Amino acid sequence: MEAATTTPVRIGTRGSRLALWQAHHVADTLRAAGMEVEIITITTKGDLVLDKSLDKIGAKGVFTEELEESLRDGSIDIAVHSAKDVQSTIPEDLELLAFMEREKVHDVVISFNPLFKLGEGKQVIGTSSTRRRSMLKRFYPNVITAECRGNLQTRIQKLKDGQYDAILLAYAGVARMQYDHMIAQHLPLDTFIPAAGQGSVAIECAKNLPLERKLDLKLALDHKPTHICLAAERAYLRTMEGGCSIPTFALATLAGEQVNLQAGIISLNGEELILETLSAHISQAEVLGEQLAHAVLSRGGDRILESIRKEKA
Ligand SMILES: NCc1[nH]cc(CCC(=O)O)c1CC(=O)O
Repeated sequence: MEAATTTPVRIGTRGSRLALWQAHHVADTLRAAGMEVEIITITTKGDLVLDKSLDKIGAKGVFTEELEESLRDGSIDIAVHSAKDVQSTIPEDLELLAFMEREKVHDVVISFNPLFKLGEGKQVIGTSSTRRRSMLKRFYPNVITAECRGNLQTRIQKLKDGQYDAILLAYAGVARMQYDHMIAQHLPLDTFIPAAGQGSVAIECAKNLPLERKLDLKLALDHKPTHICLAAERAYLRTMEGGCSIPTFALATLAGEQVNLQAGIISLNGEELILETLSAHISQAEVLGEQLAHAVLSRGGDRILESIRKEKA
């Protein structure tokens, strides 16, 4: 028998700059663990449909579907996603194998005016997120929000073109794209609570990927503390039946053997906000997320969800 040659890990990714940064981050990490890698770029619906708001494209997983198809047909071994963009329930034949160590989780204000401060005077703020739009309406009722879609460079180009005074983005993407110098303001985590999964990179594979390969990949890529936090946040999202079009938010943090979860929902006009906090042992992270969702729903979250669904229908 010939000596076994290790076949390279084929890493599937979208082609945006942030997606490629993430794929190269995975590639570097795997190479450091002694594996060979190959990056395969795949275009998704979310990359092509740029003229519609995300919540109006409708289909769940606009950034993930094509990658998942390639996992199934075996043309890639793993798919790399921003964890935030992965649907709360993934298809039966696939699994989330690893979550890489999280970047800082907060949102930032990006402007060409370094002195820009939210709430001073008449301002037009670009965002494509219903969560950020609702929170702006609540905490800065005088700002005017405007739709801002596209990948990070596209959004920054629109800002440069003068369509907005500033835009809201996740710090993680901004730092990874080296736009830090344009940060005018860091938004506090107690008001602008991030979306579930923000700042982490998720690794998805087919369940039938050979077990040995799965274990090698998981060992190299998975960051246990991040994985626990994401398990809680994603269980919350799943129980809320959220998806990216619903302004829910969730942030888990660890304190020793304990996971603390803060999560809630905000109405589209920003007037109603429900926020709950619960803690549990790290072995109960998913149950914690589910419990917290039930608490939010029973305290009026169900009404907010229903009115959002009606408004969008
Ligand atoms: N929905 C787009 C998206 N997906 C992940 C990030 C940022 C990076 C991250 O959270 O990992 C962004 C852009 C943004 O929200 O500013």
